[in-house]
Amino acid sequence: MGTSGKIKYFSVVVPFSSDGSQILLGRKKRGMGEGLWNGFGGKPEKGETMGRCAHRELQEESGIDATEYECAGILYMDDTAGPDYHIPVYRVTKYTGEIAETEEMEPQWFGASEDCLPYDKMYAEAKLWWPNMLANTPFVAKFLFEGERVLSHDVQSVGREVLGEHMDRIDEILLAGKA
Ligand SMILES: Nc1[nH]c(=O)nc2c1ncn2[C@H]1C[C@H](O)[C@@H](COP(=O)(O)OP(=O)(O)OP(=O)(O)O)O1
Repeated sequence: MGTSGKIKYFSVVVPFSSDGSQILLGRKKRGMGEGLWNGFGGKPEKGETMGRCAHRELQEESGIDATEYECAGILYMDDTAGPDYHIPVYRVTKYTGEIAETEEMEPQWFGASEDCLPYDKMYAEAKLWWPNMLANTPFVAKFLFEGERVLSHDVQSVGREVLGEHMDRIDEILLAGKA
């Protein structure tokens, strides 16, 4: 854990097209990560599980309603100075509604393959976990940062059961109001 001792929780949510050949990303229009392409997402509200947070944030930022989605992996980001981030990443395989640009995000479909992703305009560590995301291999990724620089990383492919245990721990913290 970084020296600040604070952990911040966020969701990141990535819709896939029905044949799995495309992914929907958003270009952040304001605030944290402005100008970068990423999944949709944000902070959980009081009393909300991560799954509910993922569903709500996707709706607020892209206009669509996820009807089938699951956790695909978790990003544990430790910063040597600032707060740490614990970020579950969700894969949406079915949704209803129309995709819309919002105040927060400009949405765009990209091919679901490594050479189609705009890595040069994504978070620095994106290229380290997206291969797992694209291969639908659950993962637990740990990164040590110094500001924006990745000092070290460890991306492990894990079973769904292990990922579920990580998610249960996070939901327990959120529901206990300890986040
Ligand atoms: N290093 C990182 N790598 C990554 O892949 N996603 C990151 C990241 N750091 C932050 N994010 C994501 C998590 C979340 O989806 C988004 C930041 O969320 P927002 O600023 O949209 O939060 P909120 O919508 O809760 O905030 P407000 O609406 O400003 O209250 O950026």
